[in-house]
Amino acid sequence: MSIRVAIAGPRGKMGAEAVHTVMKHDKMELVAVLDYKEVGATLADLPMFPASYTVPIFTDMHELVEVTAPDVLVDLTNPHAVYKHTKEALNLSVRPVIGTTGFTDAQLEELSALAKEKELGCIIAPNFAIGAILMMKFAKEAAKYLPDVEIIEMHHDQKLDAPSGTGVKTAQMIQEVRAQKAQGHPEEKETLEGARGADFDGMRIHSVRLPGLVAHQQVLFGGDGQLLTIRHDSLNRNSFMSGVAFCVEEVMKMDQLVYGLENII
Ligand SMILES: NC(=O)C1=CN([C@@H]2O[C@H](COP(=O)(O)OP(=O)(O)OC[C@H]3O[C@@H](n4cnc5c(N)ncnc54)[C@H](OP(=O)(O)O)[C@@H]3O)[C@@H](O)[C@H]2O)C=CC1
Ligand SMILES: O=C(O)C1=N[C@H](C(=O)O)C[C@H](O)C1
Repeated sequence: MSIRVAIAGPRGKMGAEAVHTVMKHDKMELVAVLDYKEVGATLADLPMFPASYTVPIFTDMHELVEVTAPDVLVDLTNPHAVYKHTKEALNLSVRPVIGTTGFTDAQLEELSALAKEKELGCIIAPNFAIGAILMMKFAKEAAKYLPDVEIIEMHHDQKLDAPSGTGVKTAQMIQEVRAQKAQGHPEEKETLEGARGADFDGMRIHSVRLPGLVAHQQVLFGGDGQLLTIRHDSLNRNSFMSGVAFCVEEVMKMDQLVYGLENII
């Protein structure tokens, strides 16, 4: 039996790519998409999709679920919409697979409790690319030995959240193994605010936004007379799609929320 999938954010860079991925997948059926404005009756009305994509577009999650009964909601929208979508999906017994970034810790905790109460799988994946997951795992390992760390994440200039979800997740994973320490000179002073980046438990995260970039991150470790750099580059959005498909299949087997693909690969 096919997994019935709905996608929120189908006109976006990631959403459109995910639409093609699910349409092509032999174990999935794209039953609906969710937009927030009236853009057409089906995907075939949108210029970026072929006429054969007669998948209905909804602007209301309750109606979408009532009419098309999806098993999974894939959300690729923005930090303002995603929390509401995830909560609504869980309350309607639809399993969320969330790629959208920008959750607060409190939101993650609340959604985790809700998924547990509903005994529903839910995956919140700050990064779907296997190379990025490996970068984070390798960075966590390196931090055991080299606790002086700076994260430099680099993205296209249309990105709404900073630091990136991947940058935050990397810092959280490193925090699990790194003895807390403030980096740099104890008396260092910024003569221009923000020059030293964001402070995450003493580690620094720097966000670069430029046209031409897609999604890139390097984690720099400094030690006596040596520097280790772990770097990952997503060169296009196809890099995320095998992760999206993997999560849609995995979430059907789960009964709780998982934050980060490193916990299930
Ligand atoms: N986990 C991962 O591996 C990855 C995650 N991301 C994350 O995915 C998200 C989307 O990224 P990207 O595709 O580049 O962004 P885009 O801005 O290209 O796409 C977002 C889309 O969502 C639409 N949208 C906004 N609000 C709603 C809503 N309430 N309901 C339905 N649709 C809505 C937007 O419409 P409009 O333009 O009209 O506002 C837009 O079409 C971001 O949070 C990004 O960080 C990105 C890449 C990989
Ligand atoms: O907005 C993006 O493009 C990306 N967002 C995710 C993030 O915030 O980490 C994943 C990837 O870096 C691309």
